[in-house]
Amino acid sequence: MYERPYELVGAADSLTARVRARGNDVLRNPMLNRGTAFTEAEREALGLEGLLPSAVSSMDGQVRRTEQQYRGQPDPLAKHVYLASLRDRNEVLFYRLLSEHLEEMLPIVYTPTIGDVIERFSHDYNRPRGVFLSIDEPDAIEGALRAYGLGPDDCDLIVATDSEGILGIGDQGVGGIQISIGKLTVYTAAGGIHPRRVIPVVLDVGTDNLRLLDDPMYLGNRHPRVRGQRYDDFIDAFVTAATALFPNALLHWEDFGASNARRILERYDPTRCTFNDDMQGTAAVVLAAVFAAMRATGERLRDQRVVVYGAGTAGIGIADMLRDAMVREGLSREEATQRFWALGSRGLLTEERAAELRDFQVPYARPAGETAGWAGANGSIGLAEVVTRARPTILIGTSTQPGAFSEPIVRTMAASTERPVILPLSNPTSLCEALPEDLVAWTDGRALVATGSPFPPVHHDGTEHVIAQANNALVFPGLGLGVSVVRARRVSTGMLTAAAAAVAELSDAGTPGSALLPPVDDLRSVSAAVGIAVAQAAAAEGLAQVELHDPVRQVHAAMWRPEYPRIEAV
Ligand SMILES: NC(=O)C1=CN([C@@H]2O[C@H](COP(=O)(O)OP(=O)(O)OC[C@H]3O[C@@H](n4cnc5c(N)ncnc54)[C@H](O)[C@@H]3O)[C@@H](O)[C@H]2O)C=CC1
Ligand SMILES: CC(=O)C(=O)O
Ligand SMILES: [Mg+2]
Repeated sequence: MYERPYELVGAADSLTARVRARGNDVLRNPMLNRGTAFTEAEREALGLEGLLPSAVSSMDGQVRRTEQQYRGQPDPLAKHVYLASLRDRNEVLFYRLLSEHLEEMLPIVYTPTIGDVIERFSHDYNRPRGVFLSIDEPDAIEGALRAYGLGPDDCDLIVATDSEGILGIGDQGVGGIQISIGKLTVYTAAGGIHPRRVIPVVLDVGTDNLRLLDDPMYLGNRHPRVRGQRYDDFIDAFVTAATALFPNALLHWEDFGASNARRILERYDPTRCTFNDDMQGTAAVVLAAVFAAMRATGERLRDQRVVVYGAGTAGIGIADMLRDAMVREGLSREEATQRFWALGSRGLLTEERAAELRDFQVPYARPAGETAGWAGANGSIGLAEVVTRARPTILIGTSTQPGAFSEPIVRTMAASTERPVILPLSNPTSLCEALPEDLVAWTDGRALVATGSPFPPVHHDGTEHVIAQANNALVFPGLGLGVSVVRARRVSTGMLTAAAAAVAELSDAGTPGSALLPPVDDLRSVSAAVGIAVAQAAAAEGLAQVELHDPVRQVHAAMWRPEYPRIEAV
């Protein structure tokens, strides 16, 4: 029978590794290996004598050495490769280095650098990580998930993508495995989910990206995307196998195309513990930013006029959640819906265009007749016209169109709103709808700005404006943590709203120039707060399968910290 080289026992905050492996088998296992930090006693017990230089390092010493090696890398891609190979050698040290430098290194393991890593996947490929499921071999799904080596109680989280809408860079085929890996890295660094209790998955259904199909190095299925019944059956086979093998795992969907994202969520959400990060995680973060903006301006959400530029997965997910919050503030659903203007690639969504809209866009179509005379020469109603006519107080960008929030548009918005809330959320950085420094300058420092990828602070007229990163990374790690602590049966709207409220409470948007959201540096404490709020909401709704008697203690005790476990040679 296959014998695991080690077992981890005990609570997440006080683990012991029972190690069966010896010698090089220890050093080659990234979860066991601690390189020069093995003590003399451990070297003797594990048969490592002579396999390491004689000096014994502390973990701090190792962090200083790797930090130096990291900073010696010439560019973000090389830094990413350095960190990935460190993780392949010594996973605990990788997470320790990352946690100590989260603000500096998150852009390297996550957006924006992860976008380049995904695009270059087949060329830079060196070793596998995660599970690759092929639509051409649906019968292999269960075996592949089993082969990953986790037992039924060993998995808290699965992140799966079909890569059709990776960040804002579109269809990336098999390279999308790296977004699943990137998201899970953030779950561990921020949410304390143990790195061995997660599975990154790519659902390789083919690709419509001609650059990949024509590339001799491409490593994925070399055919167009399969759609229709075969696609649905494949997703269903995956969900069925994943649920049967890992009944406690939260199933996180990432970066699906707009036509599948919502459909898949609606199909499985009623019965499984699942959520779509782009729709729901993003919406919760935006709700938190908007709550913080309302605190700064002293206004109510129900009185805002919201333009959503980019009516896709993220954009309509955001509109839905803001609309629900307006309803909680007393508006009827119809009144709340009327406070939104949403635009897709062919302009404003209107009832006149109902036949060409996607089903999830239809509720936001502006009433027939209302927009007579708004259309430009090409027949569609563009952002400039909508901003002039609707006089929004909140402008959200999820369009992947860099520069779309142009100077005239922003100046028009700022002419009728004292504190315009402007959130260009598209990732990676190169696709952001506007640069924060321009937004602050064009509004003479009045705009409240948050972006999807990180930006440095902006100095204007003696005030430093800290630009919050409105990224779903402020929500999903804590959501996963809260769900795993109480083994929630489902992810409810109440749990997502609780997550947004927890994030909003941690921002200090009151003082001039301060950020709308807590800083990335604090991602771990933000995730703990979100985890507590989510666990409490799950318990209150009767969705918890583990009793929550001391939420703060239970959540903190569940968070893994990157420390070497005690070793017991067996
Ligand atoms: N900050 C964050 O946490 C998040 C940011 N995003 C970003 O939002 C962007 C969109 O992502 P998804 O919603 O998943 O993609 P999607 O493909 O579902 O939606 C994009 C939408 O933009 C629209 N669009 C394209 N060109 C346009 C134009 N010229 N004018 C108006 N609308 C246009 C498309 O019609 C589509 O409806 C990406 O850049 C992504 O990185 C997505 C999720 C989270
Ligand atoms: C952050 C994220 O999920 C996206 O840009 O798609
Ligand atoms: Mg995404």
